[in-house]
Amino acid sequence: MTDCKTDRTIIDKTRNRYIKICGLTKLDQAMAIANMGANAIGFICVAKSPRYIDKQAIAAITSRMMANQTDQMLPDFIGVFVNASIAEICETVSYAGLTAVQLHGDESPEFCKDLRSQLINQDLFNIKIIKALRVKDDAGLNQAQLFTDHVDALLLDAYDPHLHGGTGKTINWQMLQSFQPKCPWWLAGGLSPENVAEAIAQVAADGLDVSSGVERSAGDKDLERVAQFLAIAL
Ligand SMILES: O=C(O)c1ccccc1N[C@@H]1O[C@H](COP(=O)(O)O)[C@@H](O)[C@H]1O
Repeated sequence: MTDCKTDRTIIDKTRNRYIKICGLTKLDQAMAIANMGANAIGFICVAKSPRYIDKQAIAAITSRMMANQTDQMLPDFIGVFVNASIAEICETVSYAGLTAVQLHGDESPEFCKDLRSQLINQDLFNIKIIKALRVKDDAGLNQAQLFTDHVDALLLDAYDPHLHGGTGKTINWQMLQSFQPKCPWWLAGGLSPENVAEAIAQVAADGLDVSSGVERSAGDKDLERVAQFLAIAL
């Protein structure tokens, strides 16, 4: 079990944008991406995903990174969950040394509030909560306001009728031009080295999250594409 009582900030205001590279499964790639300056690496804790990684394998990566790297180079370790129970999330956070959780299913604002209490009750302090919303229209955006008191950041992803995430689909960015929730928010969904400059030009997100746009196959990142993405986005 890893010590997860670290205090890394989810939004570093000294930097322009917070960048998360998601869907990591390999230690060497996680280390390389951290050294490139990514603020966070994400692990998909969703058994049905082709990018699934179990808590033992995550712990093997996070513990090696914590042992090897200076604090400055250490990214946030974010676990992505879809409709998992609070008990399962807390257990994975504790075991795998996660510093944040991304809720990518149908979790309610009350669930986020209860999760916060349970994390603290279990001495899992400073674990950030990010609520992902899959938006297709303005109604989806209005829903975002319900979460802002209970989360550290919102993440907007593209809607897909069959998949929860990692779809490579983009949101209609024009719809997001006046999106200004009361908490930080990150843009996700189909970002890539080819389109990230245009995304940045169109929306004022505090952070960016990319997965399939920088990989060779599910869970196997293309480090050249990651470097290209970071060179534009950071
Ligand atoms: O990547 C997955 O397989 C996944 C599965 C279940 C929930 C979320 C998932 N990924 C998240 O999807 C978005 C966007 O990914 P992409 O860049 O469009 O491929 C990202 O937040 C991932 O964390």
